[in-house]
Amino acid sequence: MLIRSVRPYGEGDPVDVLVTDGEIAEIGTSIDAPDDIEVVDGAGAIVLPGFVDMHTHLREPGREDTETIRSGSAAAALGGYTAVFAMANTAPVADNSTVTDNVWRSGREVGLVDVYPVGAVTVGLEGKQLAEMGMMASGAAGVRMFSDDGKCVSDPLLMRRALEYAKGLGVLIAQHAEEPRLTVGAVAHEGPTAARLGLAGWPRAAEESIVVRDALLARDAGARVHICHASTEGTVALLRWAKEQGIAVTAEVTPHHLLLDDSRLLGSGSEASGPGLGAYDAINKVNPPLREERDKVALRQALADGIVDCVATDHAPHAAQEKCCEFAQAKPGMLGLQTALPIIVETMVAPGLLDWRGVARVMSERPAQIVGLTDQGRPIAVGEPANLTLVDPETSWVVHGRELASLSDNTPYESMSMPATVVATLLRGVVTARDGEVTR
Ligand SMILES: NC(=O)N[C@@H](CC(=O)O)C(=O)O
Ligand SMILES: [Zn+2]
Ligand SMILES: [Zn+2]
Repeated sequence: MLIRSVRPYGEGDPVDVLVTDGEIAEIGTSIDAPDDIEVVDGAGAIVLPGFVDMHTHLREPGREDTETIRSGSAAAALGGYTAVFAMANTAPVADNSTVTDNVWRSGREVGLVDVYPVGAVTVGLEGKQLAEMGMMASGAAGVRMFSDDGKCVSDPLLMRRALEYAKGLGVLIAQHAEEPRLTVGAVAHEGPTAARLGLAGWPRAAEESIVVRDALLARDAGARVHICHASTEGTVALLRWAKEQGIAVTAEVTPHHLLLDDSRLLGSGSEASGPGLGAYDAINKVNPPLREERDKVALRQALADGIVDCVATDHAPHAAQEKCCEFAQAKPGMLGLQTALPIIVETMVAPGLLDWRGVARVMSERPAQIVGLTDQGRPIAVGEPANLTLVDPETSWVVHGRELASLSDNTPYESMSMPATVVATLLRGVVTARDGEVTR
C-alpha cells in the first residue's frame, strides 16, 4: 500500500509512505507506485503509530451478548488500535492458560487487532490465592500482564507476593485501586453531587490509599506496578511522589475521566450533561466514578507532564437492561474504544496540552513500553512494522451508540460531536479498518 501526502506525527511537509510485506519500505516525496499496489490519498491526514489499549473488556468468554472478541476487535480497529489487552474478569475468569490461550487464539483468528489476554492475579478474582501466573506466562498467549481488574487485590500480603512473583517472571501487575472497606455500597464519587442526589459515596481515599500502599510494596519488592484508571488529584500527587523516589510505578487515565465529571449525574439541567440526559442516568456510572472538575484538571496536566503515563479506554460494554435501571443496581462501565482518540484531541490537543507527537506517546509508545510489546509503538521509519493509524484531524462526527461496532450501546457520548476521525488502521501492513468499516 502507498499512502500519499500524509504527515507523520502531524509534523513537517506531507510525505508518501510505502508499505510492503508488513513493514514501512520507504518514506519520501513522490514515490513511484509499484504495479498493483493500493494507493490511499492521505492529503490532510496525520499518520501515527497504531494505538495500544492496556485496558479493554471484551466479555468473551461468558457474556457474548454484550461483546465478543470479534465485535470488540472491530471497535478497536475502527478506533485506530492495533493492540488491545483483554481484561480477565470474564466468565470463566481468565485465571488459567486454557482461557488465556483461547482468547489469544480467537483474537488471531479474527485478525483485526492483536488481542493480548490479561491473566487474573488471584484464582476466580477472589483475592484469596494467587493464580498460576507462570503457567499463563509460558502458554501460547505468553501472558505479560496480570490484573484482577473489576476488583482490587486488597490483601496487602497477597499483593506483596504477587509483585514478587511478577518480578521473577518479568510480567506486569495492574491494580484496580479501590480499598473495598471504603466503598461498601458506593455508587458515585463522594462529594456534593452524590450528597445532593442521595447516592452512596466512593471517596478519593479508597483509590489513593491503595495507590500509595502498592507503590510502597513495589518499592520494597523492587517490582513494577501499574495503576489502572487513575481518577483523582490525590492519585496524581502520589504518583509524582513515587516517581520522584524512583519507584517503578506507571499509570493510565481513561478518556472519560479526562472529559466528564460527576455533574453529569445531575442530568440535563447541568452544563456538562449531554442532550436529553436525566438525573440518575446510569450511563454515567463507572468505576472509579466520575470525579470533580479539579480532578479532571489534574489528570489532564499529569498526562501532559508524563506523571500519568498513558491513556487506556477501560472499554466496558454492558447490556441495555444492565444500564437502564435503578442507579444503584446498574453495572458500572462505559464504551471507549471508538471515542478515545477524539476525546484526547478535545481534552489534550485542542487546549495545547499535547501535540500529535504527544498523542503518539500516550496512546501508543508508552503503553507498548509498559507492557513490553516490541512491535507496537515503534517509530514511523523505514524497516519498522507497519502498525499505523491514519487520522483526519479536521472532520468531526456525531456519536450514536447503535452505530458503534460494539454489541452494546452504553456510550455516555450519545449525540455528542467528536473532533477527528480515524481514516484507516493498518496491522502489519494489512488494512483492518477504513472509512468507518472493518475490512474482515
Ligand atoms: N470500569 C468499570 O466500571 N467496569 C469494568 C470493571 C473495571 O474496570 O473496574 C467492567 O468490567 O465492567
Ligand atoms: Zn477497574
Ligand atoms: Zn476495567
